[in-house]
Amino acid sequence: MTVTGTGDDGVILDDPMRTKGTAFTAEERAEHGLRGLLPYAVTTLEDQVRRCWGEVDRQATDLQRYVYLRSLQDRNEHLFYSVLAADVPTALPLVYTPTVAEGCKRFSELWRRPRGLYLAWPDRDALRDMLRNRPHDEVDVIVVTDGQRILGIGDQGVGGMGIPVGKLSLYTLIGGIDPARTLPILLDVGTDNPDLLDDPFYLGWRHRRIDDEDYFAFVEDFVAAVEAELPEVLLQWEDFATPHAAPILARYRDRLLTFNDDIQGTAAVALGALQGAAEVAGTRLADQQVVMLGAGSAGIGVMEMVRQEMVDQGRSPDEARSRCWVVDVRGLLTTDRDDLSGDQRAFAHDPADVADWDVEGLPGLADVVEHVTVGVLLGLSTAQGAFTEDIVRSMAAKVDRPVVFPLSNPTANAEARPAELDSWTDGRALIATGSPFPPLARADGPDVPVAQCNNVYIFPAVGLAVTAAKATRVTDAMMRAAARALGDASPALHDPHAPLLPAWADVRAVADGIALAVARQAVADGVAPEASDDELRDAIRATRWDPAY
Ligand SMILES: NC(=O)C1=CN([C@@H]2O[C@H](COP(=O)(O)OP(=O)(O)OC[C@H]3O[C@@H](n4cnc5c(N)ncnc54)[C@H](OP(=O)(O)O)[C@@H]3O)[C@@H](O)[C@H]2O)C=CC1
Ligand SMILES: CC(=O)C(=O)O
Ligand SMILES: [Mg+2]
Repeated sequence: MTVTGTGDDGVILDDPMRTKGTAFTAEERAEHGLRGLLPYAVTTLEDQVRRCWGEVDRQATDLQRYVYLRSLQDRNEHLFYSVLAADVPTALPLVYTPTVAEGCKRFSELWRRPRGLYLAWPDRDALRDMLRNRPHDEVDVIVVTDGQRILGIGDQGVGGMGIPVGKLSLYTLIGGIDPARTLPILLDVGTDNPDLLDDPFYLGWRHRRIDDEDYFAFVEDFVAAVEAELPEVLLQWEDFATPHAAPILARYRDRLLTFNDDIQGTAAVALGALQGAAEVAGTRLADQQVVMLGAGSAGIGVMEMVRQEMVDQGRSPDEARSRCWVVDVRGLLTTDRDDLSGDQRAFAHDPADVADWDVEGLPGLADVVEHVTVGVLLGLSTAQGAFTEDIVRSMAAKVDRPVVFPLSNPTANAEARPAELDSWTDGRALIATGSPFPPLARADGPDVPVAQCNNVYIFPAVGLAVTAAKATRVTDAMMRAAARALGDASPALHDPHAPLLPAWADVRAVADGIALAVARQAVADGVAPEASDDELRDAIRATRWDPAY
């Protein structure tokens, strides 16, 4: 039933951006024709937040908590963000990884209300008309996915929409982007997930994914429609499969304000965490041998930024490359392989480098760790438990402070669990994970939180920066500036026992610092209008949306 009240503004109760629910004052109730439509008591936002957290706590499972919070978001956006802000560390795993993965898998079953835009291939002639149907005219940030590589759980088809919705809620919570100026988009080009194709409740276009020629033409039409309708918007590509992710980024990065979060955001957060780790380990990144398990777009994106950092620290490009080792499902990337993309080939080793290793076929991760003094081991492979006890002990036998980041999401896909890494290395490992894990227990002191090395430290701040600075492009230097600013905020720089990345409670202040660094770089790169630091700070402050009524 639609509540219409008697005043000219009576529908306000149903408008998630304007409603205050029971917090409407007596005067507001009279003004908006709401008298009698609400119970008599007038509550405060703080009362409502406490009541909602009570509801969250009473739910039996995290998936139910996710469903409750998503419903709250659709009902009252100010209250939703006030609830999240009241306890960011507890809220984050409920609206983001790992719970959002379950929300994506069960998207059709859990469907309640529409949010964002669903642009399906059969409607390809009407892309611009559909964009015009967006709920709010002005948009600062779009997050778009085609649902093909959702976290580490593969093709979720239309269910992938959970990710743009979740990411954009963090743009607001952390980056302060007005929720009415965000737009989640799902490009529905079919699904190759047989369970979804067989699911009678599946809400997407029930069809196999279209072929690449049609796919790239569809993406081009989508980008052209965005350019025509929203020429200044930030367009974030999220969770595209590796064969599409890098080509799309290459095609559009110099044409509009855009970036790929999995490639560039992940690289920036990893480099930021590595800055803290280098400080504690007392070694420069450029002096390390760095191994990446996983040669997808995320892994290669991280290694590209690692390589660039080594060059900035004084290594020649060839020296830097020789210190990077990338292993995929077949084994080490080597130049004699014929199954590598150009981006992967940039990290391939000459087979001569490993000729004396006495290994049958391609060396695997264990072989690399056995033959190389690995200082940094990173995982973006989706391979649960791939950092085995033997591998980690072998690495830790050769370095004082092994840096081990199992970064795959959600939790079940992590290459190792922090407690195991901690025990196998007698507490020497410097650890960061992609999804949240419990803190490490210490016999002689308080528990130590595990840093969550997730691109959520980066994308909201980048969105805040480009919106405030009116940037027209996202340059590599801007992403490097984000990484450095995050690294500079690492608690480990001041306390070797502290986590490598800032606490969630501080994440909004950290985002302001990252946003300033990124905005400054945008000005320096000539992709944003001239502005002083003070002007940029003012613009960042002015851009931040406040969830108070
Ligand atoms: N922490 C964070 O912020 C982020 C984490 N991620 C996570 O990174 C993971 C990967 O993402 P993405 O790069 O896009 O995905 P892809 O699926 O494209 O890449 C996975 C890579 O890992 C390789 N791989 C798979 N299984 C194994 C195995 N058993 N041993 C060795 N290598 C293996 C694959 O090889 P092959 O192609 O030959 O099968 C491929 O190179 C996901 O879990 C995602 O959630 C992503 C972005 C951000
Ligand atoms: C965090 C993220 O973007 C991913 O796992 O894909
Ligand atoms: Mg992602």
